[in-house]
Amino acid sequence: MEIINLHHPIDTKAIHQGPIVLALGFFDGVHKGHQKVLKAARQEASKRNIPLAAMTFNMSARFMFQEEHPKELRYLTTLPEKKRLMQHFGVEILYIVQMTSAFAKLAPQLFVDQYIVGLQAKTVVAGFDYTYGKKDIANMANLGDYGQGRFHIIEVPKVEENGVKVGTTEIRQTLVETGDVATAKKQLGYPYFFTGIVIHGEKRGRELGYPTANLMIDETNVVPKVGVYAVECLINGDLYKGMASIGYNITFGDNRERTVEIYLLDYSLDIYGEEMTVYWHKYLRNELKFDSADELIEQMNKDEEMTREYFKENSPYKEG
Ligand SMILES: Cc1cc2nc3c(=O)[nH]c(=O)nc-3n(C[C@H](O)[C@H](O)[C@H](O)COP(=O)(O)O)c2cc1C
Ligand SMILES: Nc1ncnc2c1ncn2[C@@H]1O[C@H](COP(=O)(O)OP(=O)(O)O)[C@@H](O)[C@H]1O
Repeated sequence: MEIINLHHPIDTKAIHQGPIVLALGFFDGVHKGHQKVLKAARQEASKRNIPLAAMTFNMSARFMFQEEHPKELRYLTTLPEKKRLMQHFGVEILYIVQMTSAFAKLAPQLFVDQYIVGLQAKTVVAGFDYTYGKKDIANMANLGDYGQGRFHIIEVPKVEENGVKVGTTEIRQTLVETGDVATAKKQLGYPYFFTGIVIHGEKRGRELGYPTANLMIDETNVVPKVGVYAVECLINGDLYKGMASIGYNITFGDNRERTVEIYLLDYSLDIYGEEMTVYWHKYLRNELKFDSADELIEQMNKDEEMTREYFKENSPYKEG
């Protein structure tokens, strides 16, 4: 996949030369709705025998319109993760537009002229609710008027799961942030994941009989609710099963920092400094405050049983 960063106004020498099919969206999460857009776009690209390009942005437009401070923005996928997923779903050219005032203020007609016609899109594919400026004027219903016959439009209808629209906000707020990672997996079409680096913790885990890899993660990642989860972890190309704890280690004192830590089943190597991708499969329980380390250990034994049971009954990639 070729990645082309665009800054407004675009340098026409830096773009792909030749006709393309262009999929439009912010694509945070690359969920089942996004996947349907990409699938329709891929089919169109094969039919026309031209490359499939997608356009996304380096940041959500929400901070441009001061709806949210950039520090508060959380994403299901960071840019590197989004790139991996877009490549996986068949995108050949990924345009990443830098979200600047100059770009965000573009009138719809100029966006269409410069970023659709200007990129030589022969067909544009987007979801039914895609907007490229103010909702009431820059929507799919008006795209044809701005296009004036210069490209075809494929509008992908709403994708629903159990009667609810599959959407980034829904997956983030009502699923991942409430701990319901199992339903998030259904809506994403893959288990929610993020990547971090294994750092040193307080060295207590090994004394408890459960050494944990403490993760330093990108602060823009959506983090599941505090609790214990069945997870899978990718380390250096190998996948391991494990149980994760997101919490404040409340058994060992108050006002501690939140940690994301993982105990890997049947594993005993030193992995400090390794990059680890955690796939969140199932919420097991809330974090509890125990009166002694022994009681915590007893609970962790049960967690381990539950985790092994979960993976025995659920082949992780069966769904989605
Ligand atoms: C599966 C699992 C469940 C956990 N559950 C709890 C819990 O309920 N309450 C708690 O205070 N800490 C819990 N922890 C966190 C432990 O307190 C923590 O892993 C331990 O203190 C080691 O910390 P360290 O990695 O900094 O050495 C859990 C950890 C794991 C791996
Ligand atoms: N089964 C395992 N799961 C996770 N980490 C393990 C495992 N076995 C060994 N380790 C190693 O032990 C370290 C965790 O030990 P721990 O006493 O919890 O120290 P820390 O507080 O630094 O995390 C991990 O970072 C990793 O290098």
